[in-house]
Amino acid sequence: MGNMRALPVFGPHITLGLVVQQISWHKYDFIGMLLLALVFFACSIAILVGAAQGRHYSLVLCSICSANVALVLYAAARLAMTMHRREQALKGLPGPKHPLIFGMMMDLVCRRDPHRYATELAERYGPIFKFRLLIFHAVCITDPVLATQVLQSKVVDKLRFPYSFLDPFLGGENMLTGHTDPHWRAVRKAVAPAFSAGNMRFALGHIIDRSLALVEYLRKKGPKTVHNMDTLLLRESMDVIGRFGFQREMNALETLKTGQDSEDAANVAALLQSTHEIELRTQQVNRWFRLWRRDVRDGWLTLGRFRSIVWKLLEHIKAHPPQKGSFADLLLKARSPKTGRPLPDHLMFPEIAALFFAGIDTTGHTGTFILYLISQHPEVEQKILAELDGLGLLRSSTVVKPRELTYADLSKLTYLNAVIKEALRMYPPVAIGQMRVSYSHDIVLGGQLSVPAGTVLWVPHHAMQNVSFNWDEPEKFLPERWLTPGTEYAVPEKLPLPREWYKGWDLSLPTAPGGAASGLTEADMGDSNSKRPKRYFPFAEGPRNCVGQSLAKVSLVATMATLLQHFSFRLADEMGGPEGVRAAEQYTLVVGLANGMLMHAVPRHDDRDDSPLRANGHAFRSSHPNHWDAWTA
Ligand code: HEM
Repeated sequence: MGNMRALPVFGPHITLGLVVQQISWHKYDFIGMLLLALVFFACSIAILVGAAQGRHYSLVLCSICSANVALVLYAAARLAMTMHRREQALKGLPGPKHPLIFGMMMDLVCRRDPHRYATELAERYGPIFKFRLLIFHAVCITDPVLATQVLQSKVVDKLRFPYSFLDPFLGGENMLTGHTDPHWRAVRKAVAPAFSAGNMRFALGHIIDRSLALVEYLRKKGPKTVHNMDTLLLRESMDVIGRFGFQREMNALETLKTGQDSEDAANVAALLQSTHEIELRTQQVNRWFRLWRRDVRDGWLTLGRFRSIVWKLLEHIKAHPPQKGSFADLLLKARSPKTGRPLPDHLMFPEIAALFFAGIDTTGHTGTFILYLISQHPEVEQKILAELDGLGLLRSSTVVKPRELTYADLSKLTYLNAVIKEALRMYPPVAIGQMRVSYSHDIVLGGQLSVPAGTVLWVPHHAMQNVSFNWDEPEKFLPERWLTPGTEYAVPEKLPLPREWYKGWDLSLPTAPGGAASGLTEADMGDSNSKRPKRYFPFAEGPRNCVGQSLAKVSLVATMATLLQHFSFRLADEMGGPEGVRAAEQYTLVVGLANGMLMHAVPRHDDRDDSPLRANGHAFRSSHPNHWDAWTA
């Protein structure tokens, strides 16, 4: 890919490299190869029939055609046998009936909310049911024990096919989309320390600084202005990841002030748009070549600009040694397991692209849903305010200038943490969850059901966290449920399958030290490594869980606390109330809303006279010159 950059440039940000990469998209490779094989097979049959009717063809051609027909018949027979074996193995399981050719594919692709469809199916068919996607047999698992078993298993891997659609945009396989292989292991091991608790203290300064920039913007605009809070929170996440990961200003919030004419503004717009463009291209197979349409041409430009932003970031971190222990620093030091040498540019590029891709939308959309849920539950808002007040973080009759949030406060904000967990239960960004597969071994689920190798094992997050056999009153927003320690673990008496499926699991009621009741715990900052079955994993579970979860959690608590210190958020009439929000909900690559979340930010107090929380504000360069070394030491 590095050499692709040297290929001619067709216009701003569109290079031949980009064009080649988009056209040789895995999806087209796959469909193209299938079509070619079919054409070849049809020609072979025609030639052999012609030869049988006495037409003259050379012996070599006839031999090739015979070999081709024999090979295709052999492959078809093997496929039929494999499918039959899977069919037999799963025949005891319930499951929906679906069209012969596509299976459940069209239902999943055509619905705007496939995550809710999975939840409906789990309610109807239970904690383990079968279905088919084209020729692939699949098992959908929402039983906590079996789901935890699958996600923690070292034998299963990611089903690469759906992720392969992202690779052309992200510049190739990366930590998010790649197989669980030695390359993934090497990169993950190298960069994971960037998200350590020590580094989170450093990140907090940036998060507060960016949240306060957002506060300032909202305050200037006044309560009557309708804001798309989704876009604003995406901008904040972008700024935080740019600074935290690469010590680079993305200026996503600054460009709101400076206007849309600068290079920075165009870059920010491209970053915000690129995920949308990727979503559109994964949905509309023919989108990439319809260049007569303006929006398609704009999409090409967006993707080209996205790539050029990532290249510039890569060049920046190579030219200016990054902060010790930062993501950029650790990525530069990572070694390829094949060569033992540092990763070449074309392998670093996708990791940088993936970090932005995986971090911005997930965190931004979650913040949006949290604000929405709070806006619909004034009693919850009151409890959050009381908690902030109790810590001296709210301006009141006794506290004129509330202090700035500190790292120690994060774990004391018990109720706010409960609100965030409940929002992540109801709206997990990666709502469709995980598709896993064991390529070589049969898997025995719960010691009872042998699932043949190659069968897709699907653990849908939204369904896991919202079906009635796992949760009481799942449709209700009840942060209080998180005040009981160990709420993320399965409740033994609720487990839906017969007991023999659960042999060998620790089903005792957890007595988590501190538990959820103490706010952000150490377990919250990373994988708890518990052997207990879980019914809640918005950040996934097992070896492929979210590497950036500690940053996401600190970001959400700090941003929400800072915003709620200053404003009460009200849903704008334009959204059409909760029904309108529900109607606009959609799953593309993560859960979001068709046109964002329109809200008013109503100030809690008249603070025209001063800017109370900026008193100790964190200016990026001036206040933090040595923080990184201090916290990573
Ligand atoms: C609320 C916020 C977030 C949620 C709910 C979330 C959730 C997830 C989930 C469910 C996965 C597994 C995805 C899959 O296998 O398909 C994942 C993976 C990942 N996430 Fe996050 N994420 C969040 C924020 C972040 C942030 C802030 C970053 C980094 C800046 C990040 C970086 C990653 C990466 C690199 C992976 C791939 C990890 C691997 O496979 O080794 N995420 N995330």
